[in-house]
Amino acid sequence: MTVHIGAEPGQIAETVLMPGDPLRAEWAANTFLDDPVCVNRVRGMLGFTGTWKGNRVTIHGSGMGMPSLSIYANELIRDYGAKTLIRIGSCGAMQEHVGIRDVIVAMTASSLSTPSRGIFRELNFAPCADYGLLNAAVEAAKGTGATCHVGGIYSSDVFYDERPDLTEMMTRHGILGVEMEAAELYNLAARHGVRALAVLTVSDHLLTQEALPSEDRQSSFGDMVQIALEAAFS
Ligand SMILES: O=P(O)(O)O[C@H]1O[C@H](CO)[C@@H](O)[C@H]1O
Ligand SMILES: O=c1cc[nH]c(=O)[nH]1
Repeated sequence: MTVHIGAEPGQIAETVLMPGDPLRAEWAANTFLDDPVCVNRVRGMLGFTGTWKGNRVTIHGSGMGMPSLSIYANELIRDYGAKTLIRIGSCGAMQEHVGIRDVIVAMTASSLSTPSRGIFRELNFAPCADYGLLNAAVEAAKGTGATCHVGGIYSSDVFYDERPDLTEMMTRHGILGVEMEAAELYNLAARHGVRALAVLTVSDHLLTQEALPSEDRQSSFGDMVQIALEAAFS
């Protein structure tokens, strides 16, 4: 047990899928895993371990924002031995050609700041996905009905942004979408020598103002879960 995760030693799998929403973790575990067991309830941050095609998998919430994800990812890697961490998140689209419910596989994640900034100091570290996972996710996406985009995303510290100039700048530079955790997940994976990827589903569109309801964000983004599972065990 750690400060934030109540699982016993051995109850967390080496492969962990991490949605921001703990209720998405519960939905995904009940929908995709065989024999899911709840292994964490501390602070309501639900985690479940089960099997997918015979492979052990944990699906554990990260909470919203990089400081929250950092707590869970650190404990999962350092205390429970997680080796592959795949974020399964929602995001806002920042390009006209990216639509609601499309899937984005994040090669890299720009940010204004991350919790690792104090460690990197003057270094402008470029967080990047594990190439093997990324390649496998792109292949897996071809077998789903999802339209899949691959490229850079933006990991923001805020959901309610007040910098339209920054959004415009990122759109002009090809950033596909905005979310709030991937950059720090990639930083931590690099630091600890483990594999990481973010597979995202577009829930909002920053250019058209379209937005899906919370129930859809919680319990309907199955393509990204399927892609993440296939990538993890390819
Ligand atoms: O749907 P999740 O995975 O939580 O991801 C996105 O949704 C939350 C904001 O609504 C942030 O965590 C953002 O990264
Ligand atoms: O962080 C997020 C997630 C979904 N949609 C957004 O606009 N931002």
